[in-house]
Amino acid sequence: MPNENSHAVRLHGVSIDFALANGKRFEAVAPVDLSVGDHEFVAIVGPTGCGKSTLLNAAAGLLKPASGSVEIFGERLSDINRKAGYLFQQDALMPWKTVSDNVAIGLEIAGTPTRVAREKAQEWLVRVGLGAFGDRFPQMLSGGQRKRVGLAQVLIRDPKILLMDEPFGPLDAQTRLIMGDLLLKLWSEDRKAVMFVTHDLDEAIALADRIIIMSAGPRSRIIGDFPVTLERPRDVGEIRHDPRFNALHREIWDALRDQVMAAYQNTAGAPAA
Ligand SMILES: Nc1ncnc2c1ncn2[C@@H]1O[C@H](COP(=O)(O)OP(=O)(O)OP(=O)(O)O)[C@@H](O)[C@H]1O
Repeated sequence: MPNENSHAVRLHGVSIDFALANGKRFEAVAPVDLSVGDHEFVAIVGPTGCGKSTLLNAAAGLLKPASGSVEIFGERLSDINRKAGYLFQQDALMPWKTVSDNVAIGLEIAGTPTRVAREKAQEWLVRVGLGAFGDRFPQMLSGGQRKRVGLAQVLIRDPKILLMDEPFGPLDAQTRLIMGDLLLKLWSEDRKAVMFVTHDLDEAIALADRIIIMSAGPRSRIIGDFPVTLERPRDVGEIRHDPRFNALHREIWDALRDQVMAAYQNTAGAPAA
């Protein structure tokens, strides 16, 4: 757990609700306290619709909490979180720009001269294993290659915090493992604070320092906070065979199972609001 002075992200009594078309409000997330330490990799796991993305959006400054506050490195967030880079399930590549231009654009918008931005983009493409792909267009890439470009696109701006929302969700199982290894390799270089949303418990254990479990919504709460003490560096495929991995998986799944069932029951019937 981070100490008081080293929080990258701190959600303090944050609740989030949404206006519905019928005039009522839907209380998605009940007041939640959550801290992510600087250099800490935290995975957020919970049943479908429990509010994982909502919480991430609050940390990104994209959603204003109904109550409570969001602090980023000790400062109250009142706008977009400019210290964070955001990687979604769907990539944000512009089809009319080359891969290299897609990676360089974040720096160019921030005022970096085009030549320097392009050089840095090429460096990042090499780091994500796509050094020879800079002149291609995104639609010429596989799903995994597009994810690599997405990672380069975010990391080139050197954010202090990474907010990742099921970033490898659409990929096949083998490519997910490879992307997990790549993410850990890049993360280990400077250990940015990470909030990583996933519904995949195996992925969460393999990647994270800590796993936060959310209850089924509405008014979702944090119901578990599990440290992952498996040593690093980790091999995302191999670590799953470690008996400690399996023991932790069982322990967390015991906390999660009922919530997963509750989530299906909640969405099967009448509206919750
Ligand atoms: N703009 C919105 N208006 C109304 N309700 C919303 C809105 N956005 C999200 N919700 C509701 O808030 C709850 C939490 O949604 P959220 O997308 O955060 O869940 P999640 O845990 O990320 O789900 P999943 O794992 O399925 O992606 C859901 O019940 C969803 O229907």
